[in-house]
Amino acid sequence: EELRQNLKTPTFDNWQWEDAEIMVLLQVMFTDLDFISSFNIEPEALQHFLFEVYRRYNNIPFHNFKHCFCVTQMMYGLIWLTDLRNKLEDIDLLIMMTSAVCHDLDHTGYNNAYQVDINARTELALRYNDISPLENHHCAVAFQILQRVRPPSSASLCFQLHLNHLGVSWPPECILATDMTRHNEILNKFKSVLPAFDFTNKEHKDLVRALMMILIKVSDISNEARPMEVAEPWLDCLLQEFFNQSDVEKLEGLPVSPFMDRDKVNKPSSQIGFIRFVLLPLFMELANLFPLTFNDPKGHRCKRRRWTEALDSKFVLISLLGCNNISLSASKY
Ligand SMILES: Nc1nc2c(ncn2[C@@H]2O[C@@H]3COP(=O)(O)O[C@H]3[C@H]2O)c(=O)[nH]1
Ligand SMILES: [Zn+2]
Repeated sequence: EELRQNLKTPTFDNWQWEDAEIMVLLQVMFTDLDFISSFNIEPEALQHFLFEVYRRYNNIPFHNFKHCFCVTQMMYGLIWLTDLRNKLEDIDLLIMMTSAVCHDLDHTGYNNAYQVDINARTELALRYNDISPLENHHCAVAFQILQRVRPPSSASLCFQLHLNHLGVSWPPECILATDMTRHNEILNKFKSVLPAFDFTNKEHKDLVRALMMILIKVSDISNEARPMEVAEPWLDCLLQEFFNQSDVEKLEGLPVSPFMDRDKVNKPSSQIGFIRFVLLPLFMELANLFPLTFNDPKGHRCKRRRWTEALDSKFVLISLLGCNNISLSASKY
């Protein structure tokens, strides 16, 4: 029971769990949101689906099955934190959770900038005409999996049938929204619909879609909103994947993104701008919609200057998520 409750909070520590256990935790989340009963999904079908998802994440430093879990778990935490069960329809929650699970399927560890025509010209970039090649591929793999997942008895519907039946365009919208080149477009759309937001108005489908996109984006880049001991190893994984890519780019004579170059990047330089200018503005917009508690972070200033701003932002983030019980060891930096 304690674990069940813990799973609903953004402080959850993924590093304590093996992949097989993570699969069970994913199942618990889907079950505790009542998807099994609301959509008449057989537990075996869910299990089968999650196993296929697990098989289609690659063994790479960052965009792996554990990242898929963290994004899904943050989405799950946000659903509870913002009481979305009483605000959105079950089908919207199912779409959000399924999108989170599928959002980086078969990621190869090389970002879109590497894939596209002016750089490595990969098969994915050719297939998708340079338009969000990775995210389009994650969607395509998600569809393959969903088509193959058949419940043992034909009596209950599988996910895809449900989603088609309900006329929902899934999964493209939420998964495609995770392409960071669309960050400003999606954030601005959300800002523009915010004043008109009304959860009680069921006609407001496009507003809900804008919110769903923001929620998956927040979840996708939320590692730094987690406790230090969870967030730090994730940063190591991310940098390892960045450095792998830039090493290959150097070998192939391709342009190298400065933020991936092991000769130019260090941890503070990588995080300060990201937290301040990408992560925090996204969370702040969400806080405009939900009455998340906000504590003044000033009392926690850390001594070393380079990290001060990043850590202030981090305290704001953690306050927003209500994780004030975390003791951040700023002195480590
Ligand atoms: N610098 C930095 N970038 C991040 C962090 N978390 C996510 N990102 C970036 O945000 C991107 C989100 O989409 P991707 O998964 O393609 O790749 C991710 C990373 O490039 C982080 O903690 N620090
Ligand atoms: Zn991701």
